Amino acid sequence: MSLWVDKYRPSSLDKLSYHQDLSTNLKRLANTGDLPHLLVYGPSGAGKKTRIVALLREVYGPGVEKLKIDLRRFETPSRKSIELNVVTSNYHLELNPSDVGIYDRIVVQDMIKEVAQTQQVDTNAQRKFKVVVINEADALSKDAQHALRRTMEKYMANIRIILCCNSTSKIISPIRSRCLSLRVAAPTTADIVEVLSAVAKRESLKLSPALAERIAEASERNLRRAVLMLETARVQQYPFTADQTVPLADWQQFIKGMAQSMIQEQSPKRMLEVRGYLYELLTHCIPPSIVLRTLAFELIGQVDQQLKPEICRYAAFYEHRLVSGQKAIFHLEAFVAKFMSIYKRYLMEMYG
Ligand SMILES: Nc1ncnc2c1ncn2[C@@H]1O[C@H](COP(=O)(O)OP(=O)(O)OP(=O)(O)O)[C@@H](O)[C@H]1O
Repeated sequence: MSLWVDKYRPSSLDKLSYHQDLSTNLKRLANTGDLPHLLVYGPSGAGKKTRIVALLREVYGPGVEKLKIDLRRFETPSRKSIELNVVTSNYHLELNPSDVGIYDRIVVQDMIKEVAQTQQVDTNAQRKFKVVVINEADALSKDAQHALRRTMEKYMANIRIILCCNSTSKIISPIRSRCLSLRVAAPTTADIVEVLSAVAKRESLKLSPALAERIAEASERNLRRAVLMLETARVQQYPFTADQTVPLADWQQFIKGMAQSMIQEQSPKRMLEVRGYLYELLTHCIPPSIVLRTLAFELIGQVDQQLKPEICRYAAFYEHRLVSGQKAIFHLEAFVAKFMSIYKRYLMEMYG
C-alpha cells in the first residue's frame, strides 16, 4: 500500500493539474524531437519532480517508468571507496550527488562520462540521447558544477542534463546559461484545494471545502505536505468535520516547542538543551535552512512587536552564513544564542 502522495502522483503531462501553461510548454518541448539541458527550480512540494517524470514519459513513453536502483561504487583520488544509489531506466538515470558530500565532483564526472560513452541499448528508442536527472543541484559544490559544465559541453551529442533544485542562486552562471530555466512556482491555495478534493473523491471520502481550505492554508503552499496532512487527518478522524484539528508534522511541532523553551528561559543551560534539539532535527534529515526559517517564524510570532525586525535581520544574517559555511549546527546555535541575548536584554529593559 502506498501513500497518497505516491498513489495520486499524476504520471503524464496531460494529467497534471495547475500551471497549465507550463504543462503545454513542456509538451511542446518534448515533441520537438530534441531537448535542451533543463534547469527546473521552485520551492519544495511545488511539483518539480512530478513534472520532470511526466516530461520524460512524454519523450520516451512508458518505458521510463520501469526503474531499477543500482548501488554504484566510486573511487576517490585517495583510494577511498564511496557508494551512491542511482535510479535508472533504459532511457535515463537519476542521481543525488550531494549525498556523497565533498566527493560529488567524482560522481558527476564519472557517471556522466560512463552514460555518454555507452550507446543507447534499445535500438527502438526514439531519441539518440539519454537524460541524466540531477537532484538537489543547488547543493553541488562549485568544483562539481565546473566539472558538470565541462561534461555538458563535451557530451552534448548523446546526453541531456535536467537539474532540479529549489533556487538557482547557488548554480554557477556558465551552467545557468547553458540550460533552459523552468520555474515551477508553488501552487496557490486554491490549486491545492482542488488537488485535495480530487484525492478525496478518488478515495470516496467526503471532504468539506472548509476543511480542504484549512489544510491548504496550513501546508504553506507545499502540495506534498497538504496531501500528507489530508491522509493523517483521515487516520485521526473520519467522517471529517470542518473544525477538526489539522495535524502538523512532528518536526514542526518540535520546533514550536523549541521556540517556546527559548522564550521561557535564556541561560547556558537552556542553550545546551536547545543544542540537543537541533541535533535531533538534523539527524532526522530536516534541512538546516528549514529549521532556521521555521524557528525564526515561530519566534517572531511570539515576541513583542518591537523585537521582530531585529530577529528577522539576524535570521537572514545567519541564513546567509548557513549557506556559505559548512557546519550547519554552528550557525543554528549562533542564531539561538543571538535570540536569547536580544530577548534577555529586552526583558531586563522592560522589567529591570
Ligand atoms: N500537477 C499535480 N497535480 C496533482 N498532484 C501533484 C501535481 N504535482 C505534484 N503533485 C503531488 O505533489 C507531491 C509533491 O510533488 P513533487 O515531489 O513533484 O514536488 P517537488 O517540487 O519535486 O518537491 P521537492 O523539491 O521537495 O522534492 C507529489 O507526491 C504529487 O502527489
